[in-house]
Amino acid sequence: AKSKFEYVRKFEQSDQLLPQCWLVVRVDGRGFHKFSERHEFAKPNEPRCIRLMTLAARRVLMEHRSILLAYGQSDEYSFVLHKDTNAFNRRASKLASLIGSLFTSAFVFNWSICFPDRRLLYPPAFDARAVAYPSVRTLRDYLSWRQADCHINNLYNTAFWSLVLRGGLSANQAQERLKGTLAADKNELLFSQFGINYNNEPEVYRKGSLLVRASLLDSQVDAVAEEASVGDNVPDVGEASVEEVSEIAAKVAKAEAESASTLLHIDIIKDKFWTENPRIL
Ligand SMILES: Nc1nc2c(ncn2[C@@H]2O[C@H](COP(=O)(O)OP(=O)(O)OP(=O)(O)O)[C@@H](O)[C@H]2O)c(=O)[nH]1
Ligand SMILES: [Mg+2]
Ligand SMILES: [Mg+2]
Repeated sequence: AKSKFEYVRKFEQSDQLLPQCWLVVRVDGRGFHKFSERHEFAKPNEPRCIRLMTLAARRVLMEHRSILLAYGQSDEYSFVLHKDTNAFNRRASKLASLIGSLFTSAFVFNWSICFPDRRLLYPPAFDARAVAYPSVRTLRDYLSWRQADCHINNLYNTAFWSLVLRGGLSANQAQERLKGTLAADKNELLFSQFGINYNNEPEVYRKGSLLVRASLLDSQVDAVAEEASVGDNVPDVGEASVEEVSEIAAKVAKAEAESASTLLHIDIIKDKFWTENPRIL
């Protein structure tokens, strides 16, 4: 009887991503403009949200070992998988939906750690897409594109919110003031009007966040101290015996070593980081 219906399987289309290409899954918060307003995020940058995004991304790296690195800024994170990975048969829908849903659930799961005094007002969602890049050059251009986006938006937002919050301008006036300005103009405006040297703004805001599998790093990097999130490698030991518990502990230690990721706020557009760490790509 079952076989009579099984032909419907043929309606499913293959969405296997091309072989020998670097795979990137990017998640992006749905309607985070509104989400940030409703949850009263600091402007232009909410450090607690950045921390939460990074906790969620670390959870994804822990779960999916074929991910080499992840780059995050604003309400997005990009996860890079090795070009030779066979994870989930390289199926785009599997990769995007698993990474997207794990990221989302980890974001919600860890909300109260990062926002202990702020209730989550409604369930957030993140879209996710999987894209194949055929060469190291195109992959690096992809990552450069996201970091350039971080830089441009952060410079604009820093200038915009300085004009509004400190300069007393309305949102419309601030927008008008910044219309047609170049990066150099915004730097100059920040310095002359607000005494802000943009280059001294925190790197986490200017450069975004890079999580790299620690075992792939060669250069001595200024890693940012890491924090654990709820449920990280914490097994349910229940009624386990002493032997069983120590066996579990050993497994956890091994899992932790393998999944360790290093958090960096650095330039990934220039060659320096990549040539100093040739084993990543
Ligand atoms: N105040 C504040 N807002 C933030 C922060 N991070 C992200 N946002 C908001 O999130 C938005 C993210 O941009 P987008 O992803 O392009 O826009 P979106 O509103 O999420 O819309 P879709 O992604 O198209 O669903 C920004 O425009 C900001 O409004 C933050 O740290 N502080
Ligand atoms: Mg968004
Ligand atoms: Mg976005």
